Amino acid sequence: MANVAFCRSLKLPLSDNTPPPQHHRHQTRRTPSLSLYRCHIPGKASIFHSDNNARAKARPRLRITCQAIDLQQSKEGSDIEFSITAGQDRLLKVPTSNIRNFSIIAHIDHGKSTLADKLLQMTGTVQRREMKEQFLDNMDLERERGITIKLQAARMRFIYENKAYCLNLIDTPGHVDFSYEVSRSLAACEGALLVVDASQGVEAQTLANVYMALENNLEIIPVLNKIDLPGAEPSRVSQEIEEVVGRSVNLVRNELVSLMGQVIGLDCSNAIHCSAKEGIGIFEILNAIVQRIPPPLDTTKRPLRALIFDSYYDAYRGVIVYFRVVDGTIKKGDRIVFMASDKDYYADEIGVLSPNQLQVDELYAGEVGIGSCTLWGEWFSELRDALEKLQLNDAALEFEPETSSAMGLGFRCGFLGLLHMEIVQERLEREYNLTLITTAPSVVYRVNCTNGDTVECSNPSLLPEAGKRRSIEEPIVKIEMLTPKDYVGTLMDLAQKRRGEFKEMKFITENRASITYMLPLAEMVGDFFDQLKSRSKGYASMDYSFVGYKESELIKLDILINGDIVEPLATIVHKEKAYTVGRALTQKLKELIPQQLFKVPIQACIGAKVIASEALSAMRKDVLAKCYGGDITRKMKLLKKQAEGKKRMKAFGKIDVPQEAFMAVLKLEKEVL
Ligand SMILES: Nc1nc2c(ncn2[C@@H]2O[C@H](COP(=O)(O)OP(=O)(O)OP(=O)(O)O)[C@@H](O)[C@H]2O)c(=O)[nH]1
Repeated sequence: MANVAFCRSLKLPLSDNTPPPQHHRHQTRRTPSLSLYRCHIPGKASIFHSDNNARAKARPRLRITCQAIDLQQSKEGSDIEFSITAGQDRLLKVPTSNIRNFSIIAHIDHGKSTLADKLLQMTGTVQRREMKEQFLDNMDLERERGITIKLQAARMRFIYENKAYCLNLIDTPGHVDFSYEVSRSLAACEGALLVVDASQGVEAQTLANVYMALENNLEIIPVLNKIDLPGAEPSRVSQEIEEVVGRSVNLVRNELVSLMGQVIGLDCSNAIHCSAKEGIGIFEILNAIVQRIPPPLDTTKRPLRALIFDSYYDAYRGVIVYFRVVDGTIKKGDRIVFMASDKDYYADEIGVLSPNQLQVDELYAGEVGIGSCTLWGEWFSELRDALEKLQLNDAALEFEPETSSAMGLGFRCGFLGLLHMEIVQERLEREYNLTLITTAPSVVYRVNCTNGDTVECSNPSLLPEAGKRRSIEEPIVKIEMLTPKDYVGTLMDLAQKRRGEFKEMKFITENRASITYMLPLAEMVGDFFDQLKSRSKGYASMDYSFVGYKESELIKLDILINGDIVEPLATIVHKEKAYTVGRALTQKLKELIPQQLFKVPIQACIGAKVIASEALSAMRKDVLAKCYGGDITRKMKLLKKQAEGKKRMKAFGKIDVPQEAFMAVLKLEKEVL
């Protein structure tokens, strides 16, 4: 197989009598994702996409094994360039300097949607088998009439000089009736591709759209389309654009011209000649987008501001908005205010259009995305309503609203015990059709900060950083246990293990004792009562009262799953118990989290220090099953491929932490707590 060049994504068997071009070999070490490849198509070679199995069997062939490119237009003996992006790479975050937001503007039928299709194809955003003409025109009416009615957005990934760029494209309608769509989309961009039919030249909507783009201070890249047509005259049309656009804009902008003392026009000397239909000049357009359109300003640190440029109603998800984050960051679960209606909403979902909707956790300044929101009143009141109704029937239940950075909006509830908590959750889910997550019960700590402030902290995620806190005080209760004398020993052992401070023991009768301890409330809120009952075979009883706060050596124990901190699993524990709790918690989580296709590390950390670690082994498919005997190198190759796949999955994989895991801290071995 001397004439076969391989790389992980490119397989290039050539016809027997064609010598392999030397540069194929240079490609072999490239990573398949996020790479731009250039190769030469040898004479006689015909090109097939790997999706097309029947044709792919024919030799010679060029096979691309991941979604990427449009090769059909490439001619034998010509150079082609293509970028390869693996599916999930589309969601990788790039720095703001590598984001480009642009629109395509043109007169009707000058080829915007056809160009958008090609851009999606060339960047590997849409696979060939998913591709259909006018991909972004997804309304039936748009397809029937062959026109764009609604603006559409898509996020593409493009590799330029070995760096990944995120290109946000907004396709706009050309017809005059829908020009308000154009104005909205332009406000969300820094640049625009001005597509002009090279056979027809400047038309009314070309001018109207240019004005709008200039008003929005956009960088305009002129693109002369349809150069494949016999009547195409790109040079004449370039000149026409310069003259007509320059003249008209200056007429409209007299004031501006005199102010700036210069003529505003459009330089068409570097206009790109393209044929969207034939796929000519598409890479030049992509390169120009990166080179000529400025990136958005990096204002991630500022408070959130976003511009909504479109919206629609989804029967299942409610109102879906298209927006561009102008400043700050928007996260799923954020409370946001819509300035037009001055109403508060809860951000249910945040996503990107790639071009199908994909959910993400957050979007930063400069990014374009979609989101669905629920009116803060509606969402909040649904749970509140359910709790209020349940309270009618369960007077012991108490609740107050609370917000958590990790979980969003919720209620802090008071229960009688663990069983009561489970019952309330079950009832809310069954009777009111809600899906809820309950976190492990916690107490309110008092944190004395180095600047003299005292803050109350009910949630480990709200604990000030280690450097900012002087001391932590925890609530202490006086607990009185009444028990037959046979169980005195075991109950004292229980209290001792829960950091109890012995106060006194009295015999009320010959056989019955009363033991008093001072106990941190945090040690009692979990399963203390259950333990007391189980150790005394149900004979002991207890009562407690709050006595005050006491300084204690407490620290925050973080849990990392696959390298990410899972905020709701963080706990505040006593320093002496941190190692035991950390070890037990990681072991418990290992039992509770379902196996993934890749290895998942579960770690307990204090600050940056890992104090306990477990690993959830990967589910393994027997990739050697189909190998009957054969060379060992074949098996090694399959195993290596599997290991690489798992490594990739580990980098992108998201793990769903089941509800039981959030309660894991309560279910640790009784010796630990
Ligand atoms: N020959 C040739 N035809 C093209 C080219 N680009 C687009 N077309 C054709 O021009 C027609 C209009 O193309 P569209 O992409 O729908 O034009 P549009 O600007 O998006 O139209 P609206 O969305 O309605 O404004 C279609 O029939 C395309 O096949 C090209 O480069 N060469």
